[in-house]
Amino acid sequence: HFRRPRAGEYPPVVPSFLPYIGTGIQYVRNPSEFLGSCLNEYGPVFKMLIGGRQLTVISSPDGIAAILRDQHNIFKSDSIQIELTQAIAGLQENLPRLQEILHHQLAPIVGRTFAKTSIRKFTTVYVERLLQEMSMFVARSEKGTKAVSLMEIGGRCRLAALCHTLFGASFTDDIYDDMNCLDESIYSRLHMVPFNWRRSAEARKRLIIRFSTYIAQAEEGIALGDLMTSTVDIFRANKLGPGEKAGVLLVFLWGMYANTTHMTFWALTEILADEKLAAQLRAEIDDVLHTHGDIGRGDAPCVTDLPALLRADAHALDGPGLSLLDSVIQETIRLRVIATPSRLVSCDTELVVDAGAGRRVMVRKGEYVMAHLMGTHWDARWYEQPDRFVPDRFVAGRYASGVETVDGDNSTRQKRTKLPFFGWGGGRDICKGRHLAAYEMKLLIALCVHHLHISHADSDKHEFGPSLTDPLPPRAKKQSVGVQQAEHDVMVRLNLVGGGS
Ligand code: HEM
Repeated sequence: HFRRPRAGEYPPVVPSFLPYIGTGIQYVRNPSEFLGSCLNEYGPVFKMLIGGRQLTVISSPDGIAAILRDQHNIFKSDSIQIELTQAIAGLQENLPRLQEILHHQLAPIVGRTFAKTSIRKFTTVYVERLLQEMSMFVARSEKGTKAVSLMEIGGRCRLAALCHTLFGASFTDDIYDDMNCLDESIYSRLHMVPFNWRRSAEARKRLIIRFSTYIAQAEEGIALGDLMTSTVDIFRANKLGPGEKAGVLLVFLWGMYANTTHMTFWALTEILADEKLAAQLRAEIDDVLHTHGDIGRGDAPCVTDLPALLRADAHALDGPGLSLLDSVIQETIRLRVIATPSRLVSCDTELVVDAGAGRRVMVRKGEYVMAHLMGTHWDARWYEQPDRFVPDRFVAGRYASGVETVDGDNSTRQKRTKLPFFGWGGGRDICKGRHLAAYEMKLLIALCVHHLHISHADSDKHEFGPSLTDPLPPRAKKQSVGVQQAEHDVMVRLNLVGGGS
């Protein structure tokens, strides 16, 4: 991707009149819109100054791949993510070291724990607990008489199941409200936007206290799973203080919680708005149930039980029969990922912007490159009607040359693809939780579509279908981190299909 610099190849620069701050104010107000309007005006490569950083923003597939799949270790990620760690954990000192621990010691363990070949150890316990949590949630919602938050169905049940599986049976605390409250404040904290910080500061304080107590118990020898045993070993080896350990654990759990929760919410709102899609997904899941057992075979009524199947095999939905559901997940990620992986350039380098056209750009040591994923995911050259949710967009065969898989790809080989997809990042720093995230999304969507009866609380109809009063999906907030957040929640009514247990 790289060659020596030539004069006159520098990208257009977004004008700014403020020294140091540069275009920071426009960017922070609404990053996605600002980057989108710069892309329209200047093309797939442009440069801007933000808070003292010279950033080259790249929106083309070749350019993004060159940044993410850099094999020469030219683009370093550490320094930018420190700010996110600080925003979540609220720590002021020792941050570069804590970031180093998260990035170089914990992330690889997360990658190994949730690799395709080893994930079952986690998911077998997780699925059992998730089913329990969902049943309790439905019971609490008084069988459909009370409207409940769609965000909460995924968020609360998932978080409880994650905590149970990660931390063990002794961790019974319900930390959803605090986690959610902290999550809502992360953008403002990260970009120092004024906000009412008191509630989220108190929520964070409670989370830190709870995690400190948990880690102290863990160090005294309560039974731990593999992931927590390795985590506690890392804390010990690095001689971290109690607050630092709790802060790192909070960052870690937020990473597991936030993106997947928002993504699941978006997918469910799209399904809630489209009766036909809901029916197609139900039929797809029915077929999987039929192939796994006698239930519903022949003329017998289809009294399928997804929970029973999942209890028998936590990965029963992993087979090839759910191509529409897989596509819905990938399409949701395409549409809702707003991450802008940024890297510090460690030496003067020329990187490819468009291999076919021979276009390259020079980036200098000490500057930053930003992979503007939305620039590719929302580009009409690759995606027809890019701002629309097209449920079957990623169903194999829809495009002649095939598509990338939902797992992303860690390799640098040329792919036979017409749909460039970077929802999980790529290369060395590819999302280490992607298999778990895709698994959880699939599980939750399948359970909500097939096992639960969900209806929009604003709708008169007690089934999937659009509501006139409150359009679905809701609008996205202007300011979110990594994955779009919704401007407001969606209230739904909930019943178990057939009133089953
Ligand atoms: C739908 C949900 C998710 C999405 C869309 C997502 C997306 C991403 C993206 C785009 C990156 C790359 C960032 C960069 O290159 O700078 C990333 C990194 C990462 N993700 Fe995820 N993620 C999701 C869920 C998860 C979950 C559930 C976990 C934990 C189990 C996780 C753990 C990580 C880690 C540890 C990294 C850093 C990898 C490294 O630096 O080596 N993610 N994720």
